[in-house]
Amino acid sequence: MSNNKIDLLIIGCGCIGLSTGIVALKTGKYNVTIWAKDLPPNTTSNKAAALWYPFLCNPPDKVGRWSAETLEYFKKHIINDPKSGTLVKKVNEIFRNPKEEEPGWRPFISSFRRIRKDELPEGYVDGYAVDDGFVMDTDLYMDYLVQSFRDYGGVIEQRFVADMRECFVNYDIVVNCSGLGSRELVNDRTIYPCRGQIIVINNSYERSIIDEEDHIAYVIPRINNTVLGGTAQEHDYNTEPTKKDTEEILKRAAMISPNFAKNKIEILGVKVGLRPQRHEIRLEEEFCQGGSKLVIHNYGHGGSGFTVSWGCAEESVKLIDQFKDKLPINSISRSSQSKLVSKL
Ligand SMILES: Cc1cc2nc3c(=O)[nH]c(=O)nc-3n(C[C@H](O)[C@H](O)[C@H](O)COP(=O)(O)OP(=O)(O)OC[C@H]3O[C@@H](n4cnc5c(N)ncnc54)[C@H](O)[C@@H]3O)c2cc1C
Ligand SMILES: N[C@H](Cc1ccccc1)C(=O)O
Repeated sequence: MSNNKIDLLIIGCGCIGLSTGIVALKTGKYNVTIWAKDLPPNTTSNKAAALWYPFLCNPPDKVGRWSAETLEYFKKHIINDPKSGTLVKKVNEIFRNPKEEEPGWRPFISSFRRIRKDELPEGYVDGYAVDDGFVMDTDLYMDYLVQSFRDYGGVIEQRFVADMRECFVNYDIVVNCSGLGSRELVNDRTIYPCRGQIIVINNSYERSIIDEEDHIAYVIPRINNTVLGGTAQEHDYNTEPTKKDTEEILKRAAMISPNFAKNKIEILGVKVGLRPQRHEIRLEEEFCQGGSKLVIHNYGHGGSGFTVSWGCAEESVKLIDQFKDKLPINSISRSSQSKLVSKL
């Protein structure tokens, strides 16, 4: 299709790649193709809980800004669409000891407040509250992102990329949303897995409640079910659920939600995902092949990919707009130009 738009390649079809692709397509300036080894439901993103709440993600100021931008994007474009699988739910983080300090993202979230005493389960004395948080039934939401990406004209190809140079044959601008895959793809040895196990049960609860003081424990109600979590095992590549973790999660969930009784639930499923853990999110431009190719890296979102997804997507597209003009003018591949391959 020759529409003179700039051709963009995104590596990765998780929540980061899909959100970035949708934002780029909505500008009307780009044709967007995604190449991904695994497609939903077989991505880490599909194994998430998932709720809006920053966790295991840095740097605090940028995560705060991206989380706030994502909250706004959800309110404006997502939450009112019943197909999106999302709900507005109050989120509480609770503490067994008084907590003086506030979270690093607090200055960016105007609805943040301290918890009221009547909202605290027995044994807890302090907490945070965000009343306009959102939760999503992850598989429904991921399918919604795929459908939206395609509705905006995006193309998805299931394809493993062993070397970035494969991308440069036909594309001059590539966005790397490969998550943990960046460990090999761009040889970034600072990114590593942080294993998370969750249990999906049939009950529903009135709010999301989290305790992350010693071991993380959470109850996250969704549209069709509730997620109990979780674990955070660094450098653990085991993607199989373990009985020990399931027992631990049930025990901790009973602590934070007393009306939750193990014998009253039906376990619908147990999932494991490997969070793409990094000292901080890598969101930056890189010029390759002697300056003739532009790569935007957008990976390493740890336990907060959904929470910062739209803020990071918007920043990635801003970086493309900002740096694409530094490419040699005759090199930007557009759909109207014949592809290099066809000349070979
Ligand atoms: C148990 C659990 C609960 C979680 N709960 C939440 C939550 O409540 N809220 C929240 O915000 N976050 C949560 N997270 C974190 C969130 O899931 C991640 O931050 C997010 O999924 C990362 O998205 P991504 O698109 O970068 O990675 P992924 O979903 O892993 O996608 C990466 C994509 O890149 C592709 N890829 C990788 N390498 C290559 C290659 N060489 N060639 C081609 N394709 C490649 C993969 O196939 C995949 O399509 C949770 C995580 C876990 C494990
Ligand atoms: N972000 C989710 C759930 C969670 C939220 C807040 C604190 C701890 C965990 C996870 O990575 O498991």
